[in-house]
Amino acid sequence: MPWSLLKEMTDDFSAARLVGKGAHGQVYKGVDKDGHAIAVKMLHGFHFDMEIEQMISIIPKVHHPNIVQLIGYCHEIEQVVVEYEGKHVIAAEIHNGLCFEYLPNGSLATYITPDDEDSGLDWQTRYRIIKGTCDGLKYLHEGLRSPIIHMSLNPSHILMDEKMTPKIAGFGSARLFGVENTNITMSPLGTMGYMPPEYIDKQVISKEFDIFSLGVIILKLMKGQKSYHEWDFMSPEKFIELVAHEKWGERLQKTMDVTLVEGHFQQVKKCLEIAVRCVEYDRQKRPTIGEIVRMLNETETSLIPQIDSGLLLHVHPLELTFMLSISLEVPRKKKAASMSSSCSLHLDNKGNDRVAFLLVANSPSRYLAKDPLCGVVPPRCIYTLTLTMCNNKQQALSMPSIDSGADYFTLHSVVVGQYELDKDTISAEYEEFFKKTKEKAGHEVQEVALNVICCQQQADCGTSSDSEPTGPTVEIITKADALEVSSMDVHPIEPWIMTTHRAGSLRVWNYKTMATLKSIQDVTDEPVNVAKFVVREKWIVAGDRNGCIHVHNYEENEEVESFCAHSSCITTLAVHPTDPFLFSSSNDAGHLIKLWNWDNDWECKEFHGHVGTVTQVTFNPNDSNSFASASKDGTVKIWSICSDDPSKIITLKLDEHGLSVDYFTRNNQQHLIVGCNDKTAQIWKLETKERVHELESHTNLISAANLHPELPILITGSFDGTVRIWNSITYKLENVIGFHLGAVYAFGCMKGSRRIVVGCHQGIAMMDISLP
Ligand SMILES: Nc1ncnc2c1ncn2[C@@H]1O[C@H](COP(=O)(O)OP(=O)(O)OP(=O)(O)O)[C@@H](O)[C@H]1O
Repeated sequence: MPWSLLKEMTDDFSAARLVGKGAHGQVYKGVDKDGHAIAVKMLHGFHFDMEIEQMISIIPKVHHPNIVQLIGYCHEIEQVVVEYEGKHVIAAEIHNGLCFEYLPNGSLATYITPDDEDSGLDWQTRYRIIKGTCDGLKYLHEGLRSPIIHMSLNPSHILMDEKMTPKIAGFGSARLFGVENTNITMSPLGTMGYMPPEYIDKQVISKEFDIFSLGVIILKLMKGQKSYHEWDFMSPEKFIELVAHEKWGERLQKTMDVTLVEGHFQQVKKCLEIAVRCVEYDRQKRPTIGEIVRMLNETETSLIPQIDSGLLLHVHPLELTFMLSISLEVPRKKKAASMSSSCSLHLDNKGNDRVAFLLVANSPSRYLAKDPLCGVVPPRCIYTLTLTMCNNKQQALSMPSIDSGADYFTLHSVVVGQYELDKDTISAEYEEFFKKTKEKAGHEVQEVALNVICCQQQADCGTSSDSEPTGPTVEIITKADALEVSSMDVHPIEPWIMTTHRAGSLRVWNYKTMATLKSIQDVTDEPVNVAKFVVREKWIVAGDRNGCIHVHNYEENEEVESFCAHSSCITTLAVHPTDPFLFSSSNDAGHLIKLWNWDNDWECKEFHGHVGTVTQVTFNPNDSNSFASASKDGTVKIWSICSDDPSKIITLKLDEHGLSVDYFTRNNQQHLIVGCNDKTAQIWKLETKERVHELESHTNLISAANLHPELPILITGSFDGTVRIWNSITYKLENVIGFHLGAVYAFGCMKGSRRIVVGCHQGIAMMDISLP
């Protein structure tokens, strides 16, 4: 970045813009013409070599919501006239600077007080900080081809954004680790108090260095600066009991609902247990960051409030609030513009029976799905329905700001047997069933009226109950270019979603503003079937109906490459997480998987073995040399990228068409989830190559099955029009989400958030999923 630009953005490095000082330089807040803030760290003297080189070599490869993003750097030599021994001479002034995303809430060090008095951060915020820091560290240790050891984790290197999301900074001492896992250094690194004993004694560097530092940070965050090291003077059990009870027991009782205290108390204890294990003297006894994140995720699943009542379905909310006035066609800038005219309704079945429901609107024509909405809520499961009001401008304008009472839904519910209404949600069948059941004696059909409230402004909607959460936000997009999604990819850094559609179109759009950024014409003239982002190259790769691959640079807006890869429609594309490899497969008779090495002039390697269409290729997150492919030939195959030996290919026989596949870890063991055409998702344990479980509940084929990247849940999407959420540890079905947009074809998870995007027959839905 030019020095002149940084000067302009920081008001010539004015004192008012100074936000912090480190050993190597000062940090200023810079603001660009559009009002976006960045942090500019100007380095003293000749620190370029040391810190900038380190940053430039490591940080641009790192993209994670819990890692501070480097935006650019400046290295300029300016000729200035200075006075020297009474003469004017020309001298060189060196300007070295690093530019980062700006984090307005300072570093974690500010929030750690000596005694950690009661007025400090509440438990939920502390937990979010612990979890976010662990997620960031997991990415550094386990999410990259060459792991990064931070070497200087401490509270002043954890910065907070406006929502108190922690972001790891301070990579000046970080090390890239290759094959070896341990190293010895001669140069002093780290921060006193956060360095592990093996480093102090023998300068040993390993991932356990960071784990030790993490343990100290968690201890300080939970116990305060002054007495956190008490762990060293007593048994771990005693320390955990002492801190959990004395420090947190009463505090949790004072600050949260009684139904939530026990779950959070267990979470406090687990965090203390993790911290104490992290600071073990023997580094081999410390947990890995993967284990830590898994333990934390498990505490989140146990936070289920236990409430009871006699109703078949607990309905929330009892008033359906729709916000009108926004046209999704218009690019939207302001926050208020993110309102949509959809509303989520949660039907919670706390019992052990299947409960059928039928939701009837008194003015059906106002809603997207004109038929009554219906389905079956499985036992101990929540069904989330998305209701979408037609986004009709005239209608919105003719409405008063709050319109209550005139419009309502009636929810009918009844217990059904194992095999009753076990098909797709066909409303005519449900209407008939409810009619007959009402006539029969002894069958209780419960009815609840749900009023509709329409608002034009968020401020108008003050009528919903404050005691209940408002539920996840849902946006439904039903424009002509959002129909019949054939594939979907979510950009991991930018707020972009790319969809391809059955009509052969492609669209990249910003899901925050809804603006279309690219369409098919930017990439190719041919109809496409599937497309992916290659983030590190700033590319879009698209596979067309004729078997060609088109590579487009989305930043330069130019074609990079276009070549014929297969002889018929490309069915799947996959981008290797670290190597310059693109995988493709097609409908052609050979059913080959081809690997294209773009660093080697798109050299091709072929993988033979499938005898039916390959539907998906997925890389093993724990072994970048291995990948799995699902096929309509009834198998999933696991391949080694390097090996040509056919005997090394592992074949799992599904007995059904494999339509999608993903890896996940359960109890430290790798598994695969495979979406099949027989309405089930099969779970395979990799070590024993056994089918260990089947997720059964969908009423049509499973088109997509994935592990959520942030939560311990598995997600399945089906032609039955629903997405289902399963606990990845217990396999319990937690939530059914019905969008009523027809068959679900594809979905994507947004990294660093709980949002999912679902591509359906009649449009696209975006929603935040929450752990029940
Ligand atoms: N990206 C940022 N956004 C907002 N404030 C920041 C940012 N980076 C740093 N700061 C502020 O500046 C202070 C100093 O940051 P700096 O990176 O220089 O610290 P340091 O790592 O201790 O320094 P050094 O690496 O030079 O020893 C931080 O504690 C924080 O308050």
